Amino acid sequence: MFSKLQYISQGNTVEQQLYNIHQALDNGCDWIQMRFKNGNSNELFTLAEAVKILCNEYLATFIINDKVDLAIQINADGVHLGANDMKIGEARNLLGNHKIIGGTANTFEDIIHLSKEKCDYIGLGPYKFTTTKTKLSPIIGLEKYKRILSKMQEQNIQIPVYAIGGIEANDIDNLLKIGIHGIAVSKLLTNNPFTKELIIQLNEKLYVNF
Ligand SMILES: Cc1ncc(COP(=O)(O)OP(=O)(O)O)c(N)n1
Ligand SMILES: Cc1nc(C(=O)O)sc1CCOP(=O)(O)O
Ligand SMILES: [Mg+2]
Repeated sequence: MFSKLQYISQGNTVEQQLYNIHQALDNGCDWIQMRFKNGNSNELFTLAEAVKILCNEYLATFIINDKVDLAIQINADGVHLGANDMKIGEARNLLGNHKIIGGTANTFEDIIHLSKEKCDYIGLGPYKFTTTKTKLSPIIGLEKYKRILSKMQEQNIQIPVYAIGGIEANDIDNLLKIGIHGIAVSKLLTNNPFTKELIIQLNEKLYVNF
């Protein structure tokens, strides 16, 4: 079963990225998505090498946003791909069946497409407004999440869905009630002075029935 809490890294420099990722790992997060949108290829490689070592030490899952070639080079656990990235089928041919490929959805039609592409999990967002991602798709909100998740159930689509986009601790109970598998967060865990306590609180909520 995939971890229910995914930290999507932030930081404008390799140093900031590495610090934020190390903080998340050291405070109990066990799934890292390296997302370094303004890093050049050398910086991305340097960061990915260091994060791979850290994630091995912390026994954490390590996926890379967008960059399939880098994920192969570093032997990461997988990638996350959106509509403007490499097609999931092509990435699967390159990565094989034992790597994680996550896809992005904003509508139920996106979910149908991703289920045909056989991705391993879905990031459904944005749940709420967020400044972390510049080109946001239309905000979905709880009611539309509910409709999408119930349509998935009706059509027996069983891919784990992660809520993403402005997620906070007090969103979790409602999201779990409608069938979300987990959450993917960025700002919530970046530069938070109480990261350890917060991750304990998030995991207590996320794993409430386990
Ligand atoms: C878990 C998760 N869900 C959605 C996204 C967004 O991916 P994408 O649409 O490719 O946008 P960028 O992150 O590349 O700006 C994600 N990264 N992770
Ligand atoms: C990377 C990303 N993708 C989104 C989508 O809606 O596809 S929202 C988002 C940013 C999530 O960061 P925060 O937890 O700080 O809002
Ligand atoms: Mg992307």
